[in-house]
Amino acid sequence: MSSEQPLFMSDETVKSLLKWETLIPAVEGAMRDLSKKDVLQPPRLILPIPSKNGALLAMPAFSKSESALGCKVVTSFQNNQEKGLPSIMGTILFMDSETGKLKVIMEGTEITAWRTAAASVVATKHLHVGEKKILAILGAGTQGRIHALAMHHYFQFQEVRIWNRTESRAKALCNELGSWATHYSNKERCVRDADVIVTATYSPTPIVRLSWLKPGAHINAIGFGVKHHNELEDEIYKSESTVVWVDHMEAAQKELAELINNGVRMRGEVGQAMTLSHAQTQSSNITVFHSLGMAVEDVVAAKVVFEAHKEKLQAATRPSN
Ligand SMILES: NC(=O)C1=CN([C@@H]2O[C@H](COP(=O)(O)OP(=O)(O)OC[C@H]3O[C@@H](n4cnc5c(N)ncnc54)[C@H](O)[C@@H]3O)[C@@H](O)[C@H]2O)C=CC1
Ligand SMILES: O=C([O-])C1=[NH+]CCC1
Repeated sequence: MSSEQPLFMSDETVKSLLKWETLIPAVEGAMRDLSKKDVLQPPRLILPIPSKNGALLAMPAFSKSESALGCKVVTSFQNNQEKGLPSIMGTILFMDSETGKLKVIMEGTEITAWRTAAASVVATKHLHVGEKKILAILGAGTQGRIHALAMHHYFQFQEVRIWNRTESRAKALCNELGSWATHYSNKERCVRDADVIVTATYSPTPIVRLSWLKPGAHINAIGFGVKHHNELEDEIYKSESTVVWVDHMEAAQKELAELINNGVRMRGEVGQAMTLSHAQTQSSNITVFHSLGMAVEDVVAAKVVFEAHKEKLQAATRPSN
């Protein structure tokens, strides 16, 4: 019987091993595999904790092609900011997919941030047809920050605009990012003319209006507050020119049930969109990627990190000649 102990990887270590160059293709593969039914992933279990303004989510997945098996447990506590803690904190259990034996206990707060932004990059790549000059980000928290980095890295936007409810946080983020990011004090001005928009807040009421959107704009809607669809006004969903995509249809039927019951049609999964050529999408359509977040993204990201860790160890023990 193997007595090997599971490895523990802290967020600091995980962060040092995460790279967009390896993560984005891994997340793209996971989204494609899910839509090809090559992934086992039940809708996640969500335990709301209303008295704490929080929730706990249990998210298992198995990717056949990657032989990656694991489960993330993640919490979302909206009041953590005032306590100096991240709002979203996760832990990933990564198992041997042949035996089920636990191999790694990985802190999953960094992975959650990075893989969510990577999924938005993938969605933007496959759903947005036009040029990518102006990016508008609403929300300057963990997700706002990581989306700015991922999107700027991948698409090299000419202009990155950031708005936050508390203006000083948007300013501070732009100061950290450098001259390529500009803070906006008015969210309408931030969104108008933007080619791509990211909403990453806990706002319980709409922060984007249809009349602000230019034809062909693409929105990555990330926020998961009381519901998964607070951030966009109803008119955006009701408009005939809007096409809504999700990461996982089965999960959307549960988590976006209110929208679906109100007649909003989910066009499909981003993984399905990958097989459509852009010619099949009207360039004047507004596209929305409703990002729920998927366990398979976490599990393949954990595999990427674990492989990078093993490679680093091997390189350190390789004799130099
Ligand atoms: N789709 C996915 O896979 C994931 C979604 N999320 C969601 O993304 C959102 C942002 O998460 P983090 O950046 O980690 O949180 P954070 O706490 O770091 O940032 C939250 C942001 O929301 C803003 N905010 C809070 N209440 C607001 C209101 N009433 N109106 C306008 N802005 C408001 C804050 O100013 C802050 O900028 C959350 O809703 C979270 O649940 C987070 C991780 C994964
Ligand atoms: O997928 C995820 O990890 C989350 N989605 C919403 C909050 C955390």
